[in-house]
Amino acid sequence: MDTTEAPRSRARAGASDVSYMPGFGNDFETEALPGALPQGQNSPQKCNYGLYAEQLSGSPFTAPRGTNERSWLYRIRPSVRHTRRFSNASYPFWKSAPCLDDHSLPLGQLRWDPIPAPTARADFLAGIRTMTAAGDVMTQVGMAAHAYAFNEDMVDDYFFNADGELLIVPQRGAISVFTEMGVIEVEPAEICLIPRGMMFKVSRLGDGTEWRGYICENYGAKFTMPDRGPIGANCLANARDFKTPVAAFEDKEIPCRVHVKWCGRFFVTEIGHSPLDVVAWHGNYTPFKYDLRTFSPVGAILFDHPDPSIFTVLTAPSGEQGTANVDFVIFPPRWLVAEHTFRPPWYHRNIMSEFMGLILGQYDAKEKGFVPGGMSLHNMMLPHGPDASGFEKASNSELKPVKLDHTMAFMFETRFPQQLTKYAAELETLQDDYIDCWDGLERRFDATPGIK
Ligand SMILES: O=C(O)Cc1cc(O)ccc1O
Ligand SMILES: [Fe+2]
Repeated sequence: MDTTEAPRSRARAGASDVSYMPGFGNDFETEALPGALPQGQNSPQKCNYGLYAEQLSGSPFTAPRGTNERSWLYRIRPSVRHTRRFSNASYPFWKSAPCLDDHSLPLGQLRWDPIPAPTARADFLAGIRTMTAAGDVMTQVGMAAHAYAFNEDMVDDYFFNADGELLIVPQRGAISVFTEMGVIEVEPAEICLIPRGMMFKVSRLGDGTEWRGYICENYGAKFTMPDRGPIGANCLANARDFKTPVAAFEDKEIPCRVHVKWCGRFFVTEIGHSPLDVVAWHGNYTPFKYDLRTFSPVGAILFDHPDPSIFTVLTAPSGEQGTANVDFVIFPPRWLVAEHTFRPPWYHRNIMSEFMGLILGQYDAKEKGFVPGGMSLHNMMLPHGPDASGFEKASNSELKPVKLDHTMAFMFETRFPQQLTKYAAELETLQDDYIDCWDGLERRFDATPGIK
């Protein structure tokens, strides 16, 4: 790839010269200049092109083979030249757990319309608004759910998050994420994952006035593909549909800023060049993208509504088996065919805490009120389920095969209670009347035998 200012203009023109390597957790190798990647060893006495060799570790050196992740980067300058003396910086709307924000909103099931568009110029970093945070960033446990809305490219500003990986879920507007390991273009209904510690910048693709979406910041063990158990070797998310970028770099010697989030605090440092200067790399600690439309759902083909865990795209384990630090679950287009069944989600209370967003269309349990770009929070043990009109419709509809089409909702589901930020609690788009959606669920009980 060209080494100067070109990536942004080329990406915005939509002429995708970005390319990817398929697979999940593979040991990849890629070089943007021929011969830049050392062969047969990681650390030659001198690297080709005068590059520096550097290891980026995503797991402890001694992690078991299945969870051991590291990559070797061959770059114009080592990373120690990309972080000069830090100054304190402030991103007051990006919060970390434990979130002890002072607000007076009582406990409850909550739903929001999309966050307002920025009123001034804001890049991706400035456009992040934390809605909830769970666990503790200091002990690498839990997560935060953010919404973002921005209208400006990061050009000479770069960022890395030492606090966790970022799962970015665009809802409006495609974005280009230029990482140390290459360029990823992501549109709504696709996601991308930026590993902990990896430098990147985000720019806009296409036309529009506002680019927005959601982010799950995972403080814990990395997202991985869930085991499929009795489903077997295929369906759900398939490894080949995860795409890792080929090497691409910037070679620019102008003032740039590197912003850092570290243990919940922000810092910035000024440097004289781009930190995205990796000419070649190999390894298995990588960013990737995934198209949610390639998820092959498996569901009830005779009766009853299964648990939504069958729609898990990625799971970030906690130490306890089957108890995720956070699951990323989607509700994709699918056929509903179950016989003699109430087909939408059942009424339930859950030890896990559910943050939901809607990328497009409608969600079957809430046909009204949950709008694309909106969010809902059903926290630990708080009852929820279909609204009154959804219940009525699903209880009386003819049970022929029905395709739920043009829809894509998702959930960040964590074992930890999600604490609201002051921003989320006081947000003007909070729906005061959300709880009323269940008001019409009247007593239907009749002690005489028979189905009513
Ligand atoms: O609450 C929700 O809408 C998410 C959800 C969906 C489902 O099909 C089953 C359980 C569940 O929490
Ligand atoms: Fe739920």
